[in-house]
Amino acid sequence: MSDTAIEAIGLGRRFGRRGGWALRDCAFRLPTGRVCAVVGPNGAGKSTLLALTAGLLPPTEGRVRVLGTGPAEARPRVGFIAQDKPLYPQLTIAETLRMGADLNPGRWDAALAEQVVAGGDLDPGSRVRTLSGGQRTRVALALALGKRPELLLLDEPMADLDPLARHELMGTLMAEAARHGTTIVMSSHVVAELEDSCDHLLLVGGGRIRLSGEIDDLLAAHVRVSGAADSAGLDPHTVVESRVTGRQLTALVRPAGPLPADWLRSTPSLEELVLAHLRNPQAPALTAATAPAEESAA
Ligand SMILES: Nc1ncnc2c1ncn2[C@@H]1O[C@H](COP(=O)(O)OP(=O)(O)OP(=O)(O)O)[C@@H](O)[C@H]1O
Repeated sequence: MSDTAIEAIGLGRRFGRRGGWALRDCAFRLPTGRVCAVVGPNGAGKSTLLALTAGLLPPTEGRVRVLGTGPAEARPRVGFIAQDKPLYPQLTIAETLRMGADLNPGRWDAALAEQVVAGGDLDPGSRVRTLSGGQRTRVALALALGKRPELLLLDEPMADLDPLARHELMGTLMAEAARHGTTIVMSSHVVAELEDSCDHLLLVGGGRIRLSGEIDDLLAAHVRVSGAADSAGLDPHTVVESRVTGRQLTALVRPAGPLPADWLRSTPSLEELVLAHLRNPQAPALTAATAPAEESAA
């Protein structure tokens, strides 16, 4: 069995001959068993990356390997919930789950799927078209989890859930990840919500991978510093963001060696790290596919 859930090599996708690149030159590796956050601004390429991984879109260039094989071959072992949570509106919830069982013979976990639905106090006889957006998300998650996937790809799964449902379903996802070693990849705009549950990060910006790797490693590679603006230059270090207020300089850097001894330093939070990279799209990328010495300004 492969220990790599997703590996992208020079992966790119453009829409239409004259269209721009939605995603370009992506290289990263996600080991199995991780809970990975995919973050980035609107239009960054997150949904495109998830759809390529799910095998719903062919790449224009490069390739993506999923669970050691191609996306199409991996599909029976992958659960995918697209941003618009497509379901059959005319089916009842019970019929939807029966369809899940029929489509996944030998894999289907009826108890888990029913438990996810029951958590929302939903009547299994209700038609999908009568459900609210959040209730539909719950049914989509029941369908995806019931499949007992090895890899679960979720495009903004929590966006229309109320805080209680969000908390409960995030708990269910984490329990599944812990119990079965399921790899979970989820995109979100709410970084603070991912900080406690995710251990891996993919930051997508302008169709490129800006950061990828274990969150602990990415945080450890960055330092927030402050000191006298004229005390020493930031020159040897990779500067993600810097600001001078009066005579005080604050910056988020990836140190390339010792920092001035009189500078205050602290480890940034995940949200600070992500926001600093989003505010400064020209900051050099740092990905698990590139050693620190090979950092690219791409
Ligand atoms: N079917 C399509 N046809 C043409 N362009 C597309 C299509 N799908 C996506 N794009 C373009 O590709 C780029 C990336 O879109 P994508 O949906 O992957 O971004 P995203 O990061 O998921 O955005 P959001 O956070 O708003 O959901 C955007 O510029 C978008 O306009």
